[in-house]
Amino acid sequence: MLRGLRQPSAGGPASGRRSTLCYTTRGLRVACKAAGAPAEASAGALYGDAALTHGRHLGPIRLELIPGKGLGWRTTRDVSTGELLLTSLPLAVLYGKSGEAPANEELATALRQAWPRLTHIERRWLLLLSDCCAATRPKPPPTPPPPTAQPAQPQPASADARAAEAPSATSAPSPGPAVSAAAATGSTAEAAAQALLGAAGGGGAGPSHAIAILPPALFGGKAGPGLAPGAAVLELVSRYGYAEAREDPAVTELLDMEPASVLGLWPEAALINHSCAPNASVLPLGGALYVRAGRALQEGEEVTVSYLAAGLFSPVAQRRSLLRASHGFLCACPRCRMEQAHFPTRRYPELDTPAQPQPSRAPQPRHQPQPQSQQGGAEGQQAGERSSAEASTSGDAAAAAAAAVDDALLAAALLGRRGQGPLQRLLDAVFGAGRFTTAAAPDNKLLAEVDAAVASDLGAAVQAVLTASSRPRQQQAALLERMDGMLARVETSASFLELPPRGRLLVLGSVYGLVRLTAELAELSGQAGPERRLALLSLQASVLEAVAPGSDAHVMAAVKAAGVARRVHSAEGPEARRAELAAGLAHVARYGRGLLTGDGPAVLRRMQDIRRRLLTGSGLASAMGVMAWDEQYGRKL
Ligand SMILES: C[S@@+](CC[C@H](N)C(=O)[O-])C[C@H]1O[C@@H](n2cnc3c(N)ncnc32)[C@H](O)[C@@H]1O
Repeated sequence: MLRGLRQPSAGGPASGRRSTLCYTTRGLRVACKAAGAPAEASAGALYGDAALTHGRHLGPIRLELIPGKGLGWRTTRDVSTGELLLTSLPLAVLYGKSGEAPANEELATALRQAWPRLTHIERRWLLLLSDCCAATRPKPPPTPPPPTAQPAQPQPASADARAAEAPSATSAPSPGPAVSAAAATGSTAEAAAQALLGAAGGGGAGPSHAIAILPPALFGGKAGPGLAPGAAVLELVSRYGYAEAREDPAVTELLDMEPASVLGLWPEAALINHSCAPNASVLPLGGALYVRAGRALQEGEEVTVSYLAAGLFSPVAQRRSLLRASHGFLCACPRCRMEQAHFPTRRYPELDTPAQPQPSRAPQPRHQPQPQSQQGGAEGQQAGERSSAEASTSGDAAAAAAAAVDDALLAAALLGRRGQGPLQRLLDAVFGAGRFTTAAAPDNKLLAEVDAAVASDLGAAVQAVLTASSRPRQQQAALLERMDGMLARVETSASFLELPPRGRLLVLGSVYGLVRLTAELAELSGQAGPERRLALLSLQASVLEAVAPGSDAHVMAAVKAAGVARRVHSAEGPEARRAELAAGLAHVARYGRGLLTGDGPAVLRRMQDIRRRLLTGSGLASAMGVMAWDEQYGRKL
């Protein structure tokens, strides 16, 4: 049962796990109070920078055409870490079981149901988004000419078709400039988006236009050009939906809520483009979506987020494959280009040719790692041979990962401890979110090799630790040595050494499983000295700061490093202070500068405490540490 923020306001739908949200601050205040936190202060610290801001808000950003990507946001001035870039309210949002986001089809239905309650401006947003979709939709294949010769008729383009479908009671309003431009230009993404942007700026058609045009086209179940009946709204959700498999655990605990998964359509945030080294963090909270600068930004910089979850920590080929499958584009972000340039074994001819619209993408929510087995099949015709080759490789990887999980579960079952606390947490920590599954990355051999080794070795290592209780310490030490050796191979590779420091961190982010595991094992085995242990934990936090600034993982790693620094060095010493500062900055990147002023510091301390406790209970090291403790004190598993 969900509490707190998801309490519906009066007149809203009955509370339930999967209902559209009625937006309210009441639940938040009540929850803060129940949690013993000063309600307005906590809410203010988490929501905004100075005061409780709870509505649509556009910060120092403006919508622009980004070459090759359609619309996107750029900053209008220099921005500091943690500054609020935008706050978006959902057109529709659904909550589900933690770890299992609701399906796109459910959100499409929710959007249909929400339609009558949407404001004019929200309907305008839907119009904008639906025309962006239409502009990049592949044209249906040309139909052969009919047997009897007819004078050629101009084909109705998307907007005209919609206008034709509008109910006659609306006197068939003429399409506004945005729509007609999209239709008239042969639907190149840039031209259509340029026209739409002009209309969105205020000079376009009045609201009645959107109201008249949208319902029949989007919600009436009629076929659009190149679309099956009813597919338009699903396409919209697939392209613009935002999903989070699990809400921020520290926030949910602070506000006394059960964490849930979330899937929604937040229109302003929907226009943020992807990068594999994003500069903004996204936080769904109380029905709103908060986007903050994850690091300092310069004026004119494009605001980017990550569409990948765990896949963000894979080598370039795997990231590209995931993005092509889920969003149909070839990522050419600076991290991908840099990694490709420094670890080249294969050319990417696609980079030299203009991006083509992708046919028949499987609708998938954003930000959700897709099961490996789905990736190859969703690539579409354009990927051709690559698609089938990747399908089989990813199938193998999925099978290998599944086998590793089975092995570990079998070991756990043999020991009669399946499903119990630390053991289950260990399995979750190791295999959770598919972090260690991998597909071969043929263009990047070193990284792919390391990534694959982590994936396969890990299964064996975990099994060994679980089953051979007689000499776990030696096994842990041997495993650590192997992991350290692999890390050293990456760190001493010639191409790695040519990179600037941030570039090196980004590459390490592509073998993040190795970095994390090495840090965990160093902590556990006691074979590495305190300095090395701390260095590995700090490296883990720095890698996350470079790859995913302001993410939950970044904050968790920074808090962990700070805790160990305090234990290893004097709490007042420079090492501990540096680590505390990094942890504080990670919080600011995620929750904003409000944590540093007013009552914010008290909230920050509480969040740090919550995170430390969460780390104690769930990390691989602590789970394995429990077993080591068991052995040391004669309690056999
Ligand atoms: C959620 S939308 C973002 C807004 C989009 N630019 C638009 O105008 O509708 C996602 C789509 O934007 C484009 N896109 C986002 N990030 C991109 C990137 N890094 N490179 C190329 N295209 C990108 C792709 O077409 C993708 O399917």
